[in-house]
Amino acid sequence: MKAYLSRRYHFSASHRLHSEAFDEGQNQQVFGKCNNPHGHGHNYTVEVTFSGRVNPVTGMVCDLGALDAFARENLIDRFDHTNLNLLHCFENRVSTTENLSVEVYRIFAGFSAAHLERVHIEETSNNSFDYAGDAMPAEGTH
Ligand SMILES: Nc1nc2c(c(=O)[nH]1)N=C([C@H](O)[C@H](O)COP(=O)(O)OP(=O)(O)OP(=O)(O)O)CN2
Ligand SMILES: [Zn+2]
Repeated sequence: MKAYLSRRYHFSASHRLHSEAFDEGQNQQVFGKCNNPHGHGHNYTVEVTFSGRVNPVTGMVCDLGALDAFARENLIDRFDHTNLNLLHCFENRVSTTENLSVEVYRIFAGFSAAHLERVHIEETSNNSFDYAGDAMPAEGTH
């Protein structure tokens, strides 16, 4: 019997949408107000969803306490109250929430107690992003 477990975590961080591949004008044109040199912040909500068989003894897909401890060490302590642009994972990537979702997926894929189905991140009350670790379809097929 396969079941799904989702858990939400929250952290606050600043960022600036900026690409070294663009000049100042292109950055302004592509990222608009989000390219403001002083940056801005968000209260991010991260939701991770795992799947697995329900343990016949504990009745659990995985232990929430273990997941919370993993999230505290590998997500909250790493991202909360930081400037995302200064983190190693954004050295060569724009700090969009798509890229953040990919990084958070990579992190939680390391939580081996259950199968990671997807990562869902809410950046503002108007936008959210999902990443399920699927390989991109070959060019021209999507
Ligand atoms: N494809 C993406 N586009 C944008 C992203 C992103 O991660 N991926 N991020 C931003 C900015 O971070 C911006 O701060 C949030 O976008 P914006 O739509 O301007 O903000 P909201 O209207 O949702 O909320 P407010 O805080 O009220 O402006 C932009 N684009
Ligand atoms: Zn932003």
